Amino acid sequence: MILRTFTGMSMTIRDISRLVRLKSTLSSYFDETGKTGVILKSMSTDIFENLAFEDWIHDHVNLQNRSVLFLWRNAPAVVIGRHQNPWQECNLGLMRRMGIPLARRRSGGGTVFHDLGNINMTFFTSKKKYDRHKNLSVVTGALKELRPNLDVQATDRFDILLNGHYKISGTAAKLGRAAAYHHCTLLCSADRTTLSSVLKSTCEGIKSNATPSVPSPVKNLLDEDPTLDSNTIMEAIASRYNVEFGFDSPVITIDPSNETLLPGIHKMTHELRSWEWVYGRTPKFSISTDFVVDEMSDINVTLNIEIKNGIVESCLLDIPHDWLHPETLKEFCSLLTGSKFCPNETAVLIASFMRANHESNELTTKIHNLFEKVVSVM
Ligand SMILES: Nc1ncnc2c1ncn2[C@@H]1O[C@H](COP(=O)(O)OC(=O)CCCC[C@@H]2CCSS2)[C@@H](O)[C@H]1O
Repeated sequence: MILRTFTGMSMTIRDISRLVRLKSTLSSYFDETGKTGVILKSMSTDIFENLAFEDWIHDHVNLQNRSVLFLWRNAPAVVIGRHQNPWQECNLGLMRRMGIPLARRRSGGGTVFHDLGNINMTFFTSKKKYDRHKNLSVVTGALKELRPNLDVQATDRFDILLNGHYKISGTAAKLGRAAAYHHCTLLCSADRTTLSSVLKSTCEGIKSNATPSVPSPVKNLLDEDPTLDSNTIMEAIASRYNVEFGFDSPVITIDPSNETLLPGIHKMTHELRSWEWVYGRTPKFSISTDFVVDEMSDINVTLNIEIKNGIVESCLLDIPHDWLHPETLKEFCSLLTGSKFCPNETAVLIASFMRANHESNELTTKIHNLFEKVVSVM
C-alpha cells in the first residue's frame, strides 16, 4: 500500500482504496478527493528526500484552493539557507568525521541542525493565503493545549521562544509565483552538544556577502517538560491545524522516494544531493588566512583564495622562496585553480602532483604539509 494511516485520525477506506486502485500520482489523488486541507507525514528520515518532497508538492500540486501540512523528521543533518556559505556556517571537517550530511534548501534564511529530536513542519498554501503568524499559532496553540503552563511565543522574526529567551523554532519560506510554503523547526529533544559543535565554523578570514545566520541560545521542549514526547507533539500540531483551518484531514504517511506516486521525485532528490547544488551554489567568496606550515622552523604562510560556484578561481600562497621553490609553488597553485574547493578532489590532484614531482622525501613532506593546511580550510 502506498499510503497508510497513522494516529487516531484515520484515512477513510474509500480514500485508501481509491489510491490503491488508481495507483495514481499524489496530485491526481488530491484532485480526485477534492480535499482542501491535507496533512502528510514522511516515513523517510533522509533530509534530501524530504526536501525534494517539499519541492515536488510546490511544483506539482495545485495549491490555489488547497492547503497542505507536511510533518517530517531527519537523521542528523545540517541545513543551510539557499544563499548561504557552508564554510562560513559550519564545521565541515567535524561533520565529515561524524557522517553528518550538509543540505542546502531552496528557502532563504540561516543554518539549523536537525536530528530525530527535531520536528519540521511545512505549511503549503496559495501565495494569497500565505500567513506565517497563523501557522506559528498552530504550533504554539498545540503546545499550550498539551501543557497550558508552557511559555512559548512567536517573535517578530518568526522564531518561537521558550520562556522569552530560548529559541525552540526557526522559520524560513519560499514564495513562488502562485504558491508558497513556510517551513519551521521545533526542538523537542535534539542533541544540543552536536548542534552547537557542528554550527561553529573553523574557517577564518572569509569575505562574502552570503546570508549570515543569526545564532541564538536554544533549548529543547523536553528539557522544560520531560513528560512530553515528539510523537505526541506532532499529533497535537496535526489536530490543531485541522481546528485552526477548519479541515478534517487524517495524518497520511507518505514515502517521499515513491517514484510512481511522485513522478520525477528521484531526479529532484538527486539534484539536492549533488555537490553542485550543496556547495556549488555558494555565493562567490574569498579566504585570506595565515598558518604555520613547518612547525620545526616556524615557516609562516599566507593563503589568498577566491572561490566562485564552489570552484577555485584564483589561489595565491605567500611562502619564503628558500622553503619552496617558486616554480613548484606556482605549479601547486595552478593545480588548485579551476578545481572544486573540496578535500577529495584536492587530495586526488595533490597525489598525482606528488607522483610526478617525487624529487626528494623532503619535498614530498613539504607538499604534504602544505596540502594538509590548505585542505583544513575546505
Ligand atoms: N533545529 C533548530 N531549531 C531552532 N533553532 C535552531 C535549530 N538549529 C539551530 N538553531 C539555532 O538557530 C540559529 C540560526 O537561526 P537563523 O534565524 O539564522 O536561521 C533559522 O532559524 C532558519 C530556520 C530554517 C528552518 C527550515 C525548516 C525546514 S528545513 S530548515 C542557529 O545558529 C542556532 O542558534
